[in-house]
Amino acid sequence: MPTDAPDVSPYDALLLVSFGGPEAPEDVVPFLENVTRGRGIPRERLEEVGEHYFLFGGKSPINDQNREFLAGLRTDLAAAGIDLPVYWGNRNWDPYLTDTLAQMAADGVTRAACFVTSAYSSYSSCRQYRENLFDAVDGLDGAPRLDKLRHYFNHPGFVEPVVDGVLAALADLPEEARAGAHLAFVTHSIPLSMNDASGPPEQGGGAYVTQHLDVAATVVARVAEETGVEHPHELVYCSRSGAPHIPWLEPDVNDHLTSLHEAGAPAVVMVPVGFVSDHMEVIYDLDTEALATAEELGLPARRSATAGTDPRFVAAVRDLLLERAAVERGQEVARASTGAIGPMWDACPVGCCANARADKPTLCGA
Ligand SMILES: CC1=C(CCC(=O)O)c2cc3nc(cc4[nH]c(cc5[nH]c(cc1n2)c(C)c5CCC(=O)O)c(CCC(=O)O)c4C)C(CCC(=O)O)=C3C
Ligand SMILES: [Fe+2]
Repeated sequence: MPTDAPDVSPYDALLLVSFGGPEAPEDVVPFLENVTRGRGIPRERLEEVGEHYFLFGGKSPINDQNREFLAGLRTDLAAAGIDLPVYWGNRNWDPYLTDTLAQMAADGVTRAACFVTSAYSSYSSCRQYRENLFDAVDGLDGAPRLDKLRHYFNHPGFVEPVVDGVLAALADLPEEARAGAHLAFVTHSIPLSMNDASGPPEQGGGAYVTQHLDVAATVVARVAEETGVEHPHELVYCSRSGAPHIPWLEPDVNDHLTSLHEAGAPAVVMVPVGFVSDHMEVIYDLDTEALATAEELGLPARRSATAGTDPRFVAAVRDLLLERAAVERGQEVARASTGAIGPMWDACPVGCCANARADKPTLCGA
């Protein structure tokens, strides 16, 4: 190994932490049961979501996307002279985090940095993963110590591929509709109560929405730098679930398309900024359902690319790993970030993204 190889100590492994998805029709129901255990999702909603998976042969794209991301990570680390094993574990499907952690312990891993495929603060997108990490090491002999890498929604390696995706989608619109096109930033809806509880309690909550708005503003400004046009933009939501009487974040992307059309907007680009790759929500809720809505309305619409396996996004993981390794060695570090919020914390503050319904033990907190 070259002597100038970056120092990753104290880490001896990297762990990719993700959601998981079914890979065959017979996986769909057990997967949905894993996801919704104890979450109070109505039967009809589950049947409906099951149909989304069956429409794609019972296979979610998410696992293959993680396999590609892992391959990209291994190539990136090797090219930087970093010799570090990379593991992968999911919350809801094979390879399960519990099995991966057992393997890591068996391999003698002592301390791993964890990269979660979810960029924002909320119970579902952050704290629940911290509970999953706790559960995966609970009672495991020789379990490695785990550190979750900081939130990266405002890391340039995540934002720049999104900017390029928007530029490409705009360029693909009919020329006469381009300059007036709206940018509809889309993310997963969550219950209002979950948004209210997201982020550190002393910051008053609402971090999930605040963080998305910050990224949206950055992308709009970067697009304006490139094109000279500051496009009107909004933050809208997809994939609402739960019982109908419980309020979730709105507007729904389909309702938003209708409003835009009624208001005379010439075109729209849907920017799936809440998703790191083309998950089922993106290929069904946006590419299948919302694009059909736009078509019915006669509203020219495109869906821009997710960060996916863009080399800049892959390299951001290395950047976050080296940054955190230096922090853990007690060194000063430069922390890359865009927008108004600034670089996020390393360890989630006490009570961050608390779940009002259950107080479960977590890892990676202050
Ligand atoms: C904020 C958020 C993200 C983004 C952050 C992140 O990326 O992690 C996300 C990602 C994902 N959600 C996914 C799938 C599902 N989410 C569900 C249910 C829910 N999601 C919620 C929130 C989020 N979910 C919530 C509040 C629920 C209600 C139940 C509960 O309170 O926990 C259900 C049950 C059916 C339904 O209710 O819709 C399914 C099947 C997949 C896999 C997709 C694939 O297969 O490609 C991914 C990446
Ligand atoms: Fe979800």
